[in-house]
Amino acid sequence: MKEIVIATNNKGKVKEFEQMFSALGTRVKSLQDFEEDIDVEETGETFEENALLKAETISRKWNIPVIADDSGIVVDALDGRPGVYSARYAGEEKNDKKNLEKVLNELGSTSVKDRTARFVCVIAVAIPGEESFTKRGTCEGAIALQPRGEHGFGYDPIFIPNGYKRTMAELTAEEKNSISHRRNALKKLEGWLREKGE
Ligand SMILES: O=c1nc[nH]c2c1ncn2[C@H]1C[C@H](O)[C@@H](COP(=O)(O)OP(=O)(O)OP(=O)(O)O)O1
Ligand SMILES: [Mg+2]
Repeated sequence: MKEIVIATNNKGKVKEFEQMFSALGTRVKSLQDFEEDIDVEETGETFEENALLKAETISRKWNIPVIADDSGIVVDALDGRPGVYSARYAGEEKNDKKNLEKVLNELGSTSVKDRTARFVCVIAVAIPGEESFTKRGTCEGAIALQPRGEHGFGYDPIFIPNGYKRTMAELTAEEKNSISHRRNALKKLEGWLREKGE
């Protein structure tokens, strides 16, 4: 596939998809590349519902194939929060720094062994005239005691992937893209992408 539209306004996601899709020879377009200001309301209760909502809304609107990513961080000691509410955890203004500080505050002095968490990414595919579907990828890890690192976006500064001492924000883009929830969801799409060919 030469080009794919991703129904997202998140520049961090776009950058990662660009990097991962470039290896497949596919150019990426996002909602930022279109004149119109579009923000699909995420009224679903699961990553799957919200990913489908975003992909299908844009696919129907322009009658083109679209993928969407709904993702977030699930913290065991917080009963799975922030989960699907990750982007607006500290308020509707969607502030990454406030969001991760809220998680750190809620965890307080919870010991390292009880700070297990995972990133979840669900990618939805919507194609005119075809049944939509989703693929889910995860990345297991733990919440750091303090934010560290400048790379990536969102909750990366407080997430330590299993097998690493560094936070996700201290990894290079290549390192993150080789282990991330987004990579793991995209891997499950590779068969479909190949099938779609040129
Ligand atoms: O790799 C990641 N590294 C760090 N944080 C991440 C990651 N992946 C998702 N996240 C966080 C960011 C945001 O707080 C939420 C996604 O929310 P989500 O609604 O899917 O995205 P969004 O509103 O930013 O953009 P959009 O809906 O237009 O795709 O999870
Ligand atoms: Mg969103």
